[in-house]
Amino acid sequence: MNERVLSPRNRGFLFLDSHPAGCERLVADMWQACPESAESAEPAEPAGAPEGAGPVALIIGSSAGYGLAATVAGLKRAGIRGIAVSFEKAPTARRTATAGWYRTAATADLARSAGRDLVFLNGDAFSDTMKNQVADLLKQRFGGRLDYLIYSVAAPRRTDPDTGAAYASVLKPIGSANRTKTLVFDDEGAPEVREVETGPAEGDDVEQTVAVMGGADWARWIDHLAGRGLLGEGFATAALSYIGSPLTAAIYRQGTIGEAKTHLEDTARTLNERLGKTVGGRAVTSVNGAAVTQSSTAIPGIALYTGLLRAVLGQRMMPPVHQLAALWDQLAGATPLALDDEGRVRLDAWELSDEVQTAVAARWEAATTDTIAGLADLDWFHGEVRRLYGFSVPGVDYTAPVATDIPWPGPTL
Ligand SMILES: NC(=O)c1ccc[n+]([C@@H]2O[C@H](COP(=O)([O-])OP(=O)(O)OC[C@H]3O[C@@H](n4cnc5c(N)ncnc54)[C@H](O)[C@@H]3O)[C@@H](O)[C@H]2O)c1
Repeated sequence: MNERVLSPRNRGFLFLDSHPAGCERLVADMWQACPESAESAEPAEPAGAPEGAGPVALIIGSSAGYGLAATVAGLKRAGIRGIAVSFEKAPTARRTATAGWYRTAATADLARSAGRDLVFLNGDAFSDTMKNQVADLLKQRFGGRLDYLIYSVAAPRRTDPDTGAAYASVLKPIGSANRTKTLVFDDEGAPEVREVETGPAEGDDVEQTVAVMGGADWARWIDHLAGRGLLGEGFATAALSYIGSPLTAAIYRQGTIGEAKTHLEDTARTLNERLGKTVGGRAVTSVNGAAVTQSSTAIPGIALYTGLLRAVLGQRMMPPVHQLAALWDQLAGATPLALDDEGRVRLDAWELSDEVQTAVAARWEAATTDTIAGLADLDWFHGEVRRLYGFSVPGVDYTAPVATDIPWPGPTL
């Protein structure tokens, strides 16, 4: 066993190593934080499933952020079994595994303790190889019937299996350049508020971003599984989306990534119609609130925005696992499906209320390097970034050596 004492080494918001014990503890804490299912929210057994086995779910993007929350809440709240897919790097002699690798190992332990058969696959969800592997597993191990699919992939690149074309997503405004305030930390961890300018999308930037983060791959999954006859009666699917604040609109919702989200939401409407007709099923997008994740910290201005949001909301900032518990309740029919005018589940009301946005905007306006400590919850934000890699987790002894060569819990593609 390769045992080492690990301390954080980072460049900005990117860390070189991940801490296995910290990652394990975070997943356990997430499990604890997920509300138990209410009496009325007991998972309904799908017709034809072995008694007590639970509905069969496929979670894509299960090792981090909202997909991890979907997996944990799905296990605890909706009693799911099934397959969880993510794309993580194995440990090597010199480097630890990625944090998602360790979180996956911890999630597998939780699933086992809960008596749920959850298979974890590591590989490219955009590939047809992965789609075939999932379909085969559903057939062989889960009775050939899928009840739920949660799509929560955030990726910088995608290769289209039909054409072999490789696409790269970019985070750019559309039309004109965007200047935004942004929050950075220097090597000593001191905060700095800077202005950064991002030039507008050029050439095929929008098409490339839509090809990666829009609905094409989600639809391909549904078509693939439908083609193999694996969608159960009443099958329901949700893909994660974001709207966010007017403060970040130029770079997010009105930018290249916003175009991809609009495409994802359009895809939901098309899929919903098709699934309604074929299996009495439904497809929705779930619009969630801001959370500190590896993907979100890459967006200019989001770090500052999230730090200010937390200072305004404190404990009212709704953790991803609470939001996903609410999503499972709606998908499973334990609570009514509440859709907005555009057919989206909205779990972001706590973030987007006028009261909250007005307060965040006032702080944003006042934010400078000198004032930021009094305006944003910097301790929390800095801690959240470190916790993405398993550091700064309360209750973990960081002076103790830890084994880093933890195996993946199941087959690797
Ligand atoms: N973070 C936010 O503030 C926020 C808010 C609302 C909605 N969302 C949405 O939630 C979704 C997930 O974002 P996140 O912030 O949780 O991201 P994240 O970076 O925390 O997690 C991304 C997940 O995708 C997986 N992944 C990446 N490329 C893959 C590939 N090729 N094949 C298989 N798995 C792959 C990763 O392994 C990981 O499990 C996105 O659609 C995002 O827009 C995020």
